Amino acid sequence: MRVVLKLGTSVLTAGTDRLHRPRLVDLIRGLAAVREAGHEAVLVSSGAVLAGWETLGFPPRDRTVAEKQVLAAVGQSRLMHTYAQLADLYGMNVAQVLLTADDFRNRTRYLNARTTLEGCLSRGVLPIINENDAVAVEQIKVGDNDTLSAFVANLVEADLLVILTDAPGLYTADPRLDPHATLIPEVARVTPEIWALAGGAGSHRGTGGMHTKIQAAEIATRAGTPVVIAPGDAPDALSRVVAGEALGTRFHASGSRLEARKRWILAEITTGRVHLDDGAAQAVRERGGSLLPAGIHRVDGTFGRGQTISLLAPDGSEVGRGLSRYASVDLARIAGHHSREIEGLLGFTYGPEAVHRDDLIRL
Ligand SMILES: Nc1ncnc2c1ncn2[C@@H]1O[C@H](COP(=O)(O)OP(=O)(O)O)[C@@H](O)[C@H]1O
Ligand SMILES: N[C@@H](CCC(=O)OP(=O)(O)O)C(=O)O
Repeated sequence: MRVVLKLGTSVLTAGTDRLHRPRLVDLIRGLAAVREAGHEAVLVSSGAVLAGWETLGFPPRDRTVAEKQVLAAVGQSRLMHTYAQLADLYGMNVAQVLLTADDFRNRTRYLNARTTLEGCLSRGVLPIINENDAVAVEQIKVGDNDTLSAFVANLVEADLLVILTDAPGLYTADPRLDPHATLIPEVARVTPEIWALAGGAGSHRGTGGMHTKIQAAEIATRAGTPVVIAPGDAPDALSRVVAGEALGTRFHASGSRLEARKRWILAEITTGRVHLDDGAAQAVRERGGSLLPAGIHRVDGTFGRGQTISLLAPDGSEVGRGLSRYASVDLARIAGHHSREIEGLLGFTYGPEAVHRDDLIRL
């Protein structure tokens, strides 16, 4: 399984004012155990602002945006330093990937982020993601790491998103305020009734409370990824959730991953068209196979890397649509050539396919 784990500030501090090292050791050990069991893991971690506060001593409350950005800039490197040291104990290498909303909106950046994350996973490196708080202002922010973790789950097409927090799961009301609140173990679909359960902004250090977690659950489950909100202080929480144990609240996937991908590909109307030879048109139409540059004999229109293009058979009929791995100028230069010539022709390569089969839909 490919698992995205989101750790909120509330989990990293374990109820204190600082990064709680023993808690971090437990969490990293949990990640190592899940990887040992053969799963892939991506970590989305908050805690930069908190770590900045720990270092510089000025609390984030009532600070200006610029001051919070300083806290995040200082704290992010501290946070990564701590993670790198702990991961080292378990023989893991870590990578830092800082993202903002633009990285999900802009296709080129989206694809580049995806390529980097896939590259990390294929090399056994643990990617640790946070919002790029130091440069992102409100308008271009995702804004909270629950939502960010759902975007990341979609980006890497995760099989499971686990959000660990300081509550035992989703309750019928905020358990801090209502002693009679009870745990909801399963959510088949995020309905208005579920939305109504989210209280206010959560703990004094966290962002968003249950509201953003429900939002994350809705985004991820619609795209085919189940989500579990579980208590960060439960022993071996991650391994237990990954093993399917009923811990916290499980949100079932409501959509399919394929449908989500199709929507993404079809959502963009472009003028980019490539004309295929008979063999390539047949490969796409009949097998949904990748399109190699060798099968393209003409490129029409201007498009960037990662944009949707139409694939046309020699008779002009549209056989498919997909995301181009190359910009139109580059694709025109490698059209008709064998993939091993790409690097010689362009001086770089984004891989042997013009459109990878994972990014292609047949029409
Ligand atoms: N229905 C609910 N069920 C559980 N927790 C809730 C609910 N409504 C609000 N909360 C609050 O959300 C908090 C978790 O959010 P937050 O403090 O932002 O955590 P994190 O730092 O992990 O993102 C809980 O401590 C709890 O007080
Ligand atoms: N990006 C910020 C955290 C934002 C956030 O969503 O926090 P939390 O609700 O604790 O997961 C940071 O690293 O401080």
